[in-house]
Amino acid sequence: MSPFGPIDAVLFDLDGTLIDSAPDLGAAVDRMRTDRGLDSLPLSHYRHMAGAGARGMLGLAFDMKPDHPDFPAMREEFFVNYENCMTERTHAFDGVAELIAQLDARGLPWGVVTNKAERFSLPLTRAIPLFATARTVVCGDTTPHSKPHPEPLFEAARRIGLAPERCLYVGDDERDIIAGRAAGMGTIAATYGYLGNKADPAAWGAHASIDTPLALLNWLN
Ligand SMILES: O=C(O)COP(=O)(O)O
Ligand SMILES: [Mg+2]
Repeated sequence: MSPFGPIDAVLFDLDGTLIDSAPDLGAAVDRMRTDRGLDSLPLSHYRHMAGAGARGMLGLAFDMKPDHPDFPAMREEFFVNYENCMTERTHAFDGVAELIAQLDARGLPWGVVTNKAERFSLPLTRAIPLFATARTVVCGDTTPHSKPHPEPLFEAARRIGLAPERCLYVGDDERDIIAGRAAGMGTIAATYGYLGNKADPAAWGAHASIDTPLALLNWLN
């Protein structure tokens, strides 16, 4: 039996759920190392923190915390580097294109709720053809709150014109599941994302988990 009620729309997290943006996030911060004469570090060094944005990337590249006095300037340099490369290596996870095609064929509206700022998420989703049929893209700064607060999820449901209870939220991080549950949505943890075997979706309280994008179809009727 389904752990949630009938679903009329699917909302997705972006990084680590629909797209693998880790190679470009890692390249943007690694460029800052080589610009300073430091060794380049492999993508595997950065990948597991790709969902944590500038804080995660600068922490791994320079062991720098957000309370460091240079953090704001370093973050802006990282942002500019990222803007310049963010569509170079970023791609949808295997199976995402087929999943979206299935949702579109079934007439199920879908959208994106990400913590990534509009400055990056809007151009990125416009550049990738997969997102042409997304009904909405709600970003970390679209509303006054970001996940784990439920407000961006409420905003996405409002834009699609459905009650939150009719929406499913799929994400790869605990904050996604906390936000989805607080919004009253069915929640699915994507374990193929960045946390990998460090993730414990059962402890997060997700209604279910999927280890491939296409496995989501098992939760839709
Ligand atoms: O860039 C971030 O902060 C994370 O983005 P996400 O919410 O799409 O995983
Ligand atoms: Mg994510």
